[in-house]
Amino acid sequence: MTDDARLSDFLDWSRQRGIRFDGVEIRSAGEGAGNGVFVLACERANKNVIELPAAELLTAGRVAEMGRYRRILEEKSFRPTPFEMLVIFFYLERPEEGSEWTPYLNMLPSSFSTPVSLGLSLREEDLPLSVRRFWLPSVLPSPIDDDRLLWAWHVVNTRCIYVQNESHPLIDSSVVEDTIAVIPFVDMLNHTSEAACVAELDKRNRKYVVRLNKAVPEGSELHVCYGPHDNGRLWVEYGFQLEENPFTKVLLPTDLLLALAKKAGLSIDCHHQNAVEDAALSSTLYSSDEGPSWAFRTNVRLLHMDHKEIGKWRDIVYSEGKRRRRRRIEEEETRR
Ligand SMILES: C[S@@+](CC[C@H](N)C(=O)[O-])C[C@H]1O[C@@H](n2cnc3c(N)ncnc32)[C@H](O)[C@@H]1O
Repeated sequence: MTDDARLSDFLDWSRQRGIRFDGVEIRSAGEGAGNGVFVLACERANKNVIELPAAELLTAGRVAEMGRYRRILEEKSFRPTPFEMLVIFFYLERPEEGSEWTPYLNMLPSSFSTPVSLGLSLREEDLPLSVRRFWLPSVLPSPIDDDRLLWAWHVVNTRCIYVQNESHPLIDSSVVEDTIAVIPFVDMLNHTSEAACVAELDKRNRKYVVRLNKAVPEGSELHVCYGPHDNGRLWVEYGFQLEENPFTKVLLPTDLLLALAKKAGLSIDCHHQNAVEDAALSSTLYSSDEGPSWAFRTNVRLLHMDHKEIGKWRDIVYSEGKRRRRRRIEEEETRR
């Protein structure tokens, strides 16, 4: 099957499911980026470029309602997390077995470029007892196809989007709420930090909508922002990096911050250390124009304070002065 035939099948399948894509096309986004979504003409801000019924979102609850998956969960008495349910779906759903999702499955990348896809093989018996129940293969028919499982994990991890879903009795949302969905067509959008599109659930109209938040020129690629991710996270989770990434940041743990401050000539003692630790603000340096984060600047300000100023800060921020005064009054009253 040629790429054109795959795409044409997918577009027909999308239309049949009520997915509307107005004035956009899917095509190669260039070396290493797979496919992307492009506008055909110059478009104005606020236009909805992709719309689909909320019922078309692939959520864990929806999978759990499908006969085959409901049976697996009931037979194995397994309550997967939302993420696990979606991984099981992509592991088991196969074009060669006539899946009704075939046109969509055929559009998914066959491989990934994350570090983990370079080779990982786990045996259940090598895992600590406490984590074995989280090891998906125990509910999957054996023999387990490790490569397929890793592929399914990547599909979910690289394509799921944050959406607040209703809980489902067969899904375990006790630790992590069900807040993910894989959304066909919307998941063809690539990432950039300053995206022209926002994607959101329109609860009132029971639709999921991708809307332009600014005008875009003819032929340009549309992106969404997957989150304020630095290049490390983009690489590990999605297998790519951005040349210019305003979210590139360096986190300075408290120990390092104190060591650097001493090196810079500040005299630091336990009062400073306690003040910074109690404030619990993470010091972050961004590579963008934003400069040091507010939290970092506050920590540095604390390290510059003398003891009296630190005392005042604690009085104001933690109301320690009020508490001290109240204790004094109480003590005086008991003495009387
Ligand atoms: C949600 S999918 C987007 C559609 C995908 N390109 C495809 O062909 O199906 C996310 C994946 O797209 C690729 N991707 C997204 N944004 C990218 C970017 N700015 N540069 C390179 N690859 C990108 C990465 O492989 C990522 O794991």
